Amino acid sequence: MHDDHTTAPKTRALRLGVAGPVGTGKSSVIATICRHLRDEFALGVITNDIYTDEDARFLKSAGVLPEERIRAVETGSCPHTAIRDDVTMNLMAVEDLERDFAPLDIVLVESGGDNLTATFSPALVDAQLFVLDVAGGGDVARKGGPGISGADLLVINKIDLGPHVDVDVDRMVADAQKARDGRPVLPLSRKQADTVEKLCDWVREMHKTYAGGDHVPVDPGPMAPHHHAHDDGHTHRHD
Ligand SMILES: Nc1nc2c(ncn2[C@@H]2O[C@H](COP(=O)(O)OP(=O)(O)OP(=O)(O)O)[C@@H](O)[C@H]2O)c(=O)[nH]1
Repeated sequence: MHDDHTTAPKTRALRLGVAGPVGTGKSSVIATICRHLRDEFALGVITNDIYTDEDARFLKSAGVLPEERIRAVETGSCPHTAIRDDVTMNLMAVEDLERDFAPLDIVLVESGGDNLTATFSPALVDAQLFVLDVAGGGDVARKGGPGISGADLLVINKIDLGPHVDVDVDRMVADAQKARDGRPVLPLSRKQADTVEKLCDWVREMHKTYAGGDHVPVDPGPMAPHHHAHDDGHTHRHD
């Protein structure tokens, strides 16, 4: 038996968020999904950067989708503000993209690189991936936080680099699984085709569940209280 709001087949695109710390490979994960699934699904991408459209330019230059299907939101503020606290800019960008290229199957929304506390609001995305990488250290998965413990999929990226940074990938994956109460963990390297195929299978399955009206969005939870220091010396807090 389903909740009323999940029984109807979905007519708009699945909105899939990709969040995680700076440089873990969010753009690369999106590029990989686009390259492998663009013939199966009608795709669009929204990127979030603080001051630039760098991520959108990277994806456009990689040629993973027609350029006009990749749009940048320049948040001008902490990235998590625009994906969690006030999602208006992003929501408008997603809706514009869906209208201009209707019907889209999946819109990928890339968060600006932030820290371990940034997750998407369920008001913006239907499901979300959180991306860590082995180069950030094997102990990061143990540190927890809403993205690590509550995202629909936790990706441990760049596993090809494990031996070069002295990280035991199996141990890191086991630590992540412990933090996630049975939610899936995917070790990934864009250089290892079997891992890429598992990522694509997860996206396919999520789209199928969503389109059938059976997906229940989960909020990974609010971020922990923290503060930011700015160049001009002032700080601000998020509680
Ligand atoms: N060895 C290896 N490098 C990777 C892999 N995936 C991504 N990278 C590299 O990691 C670096 C960062 O990747 P991006 O995709 O730009 O990371 P990001 O999280 O989007 O970065 P920000 O948007 O700046 O937060 C790039 O130099 C990529 O080439 C991988 O599977 N293996």
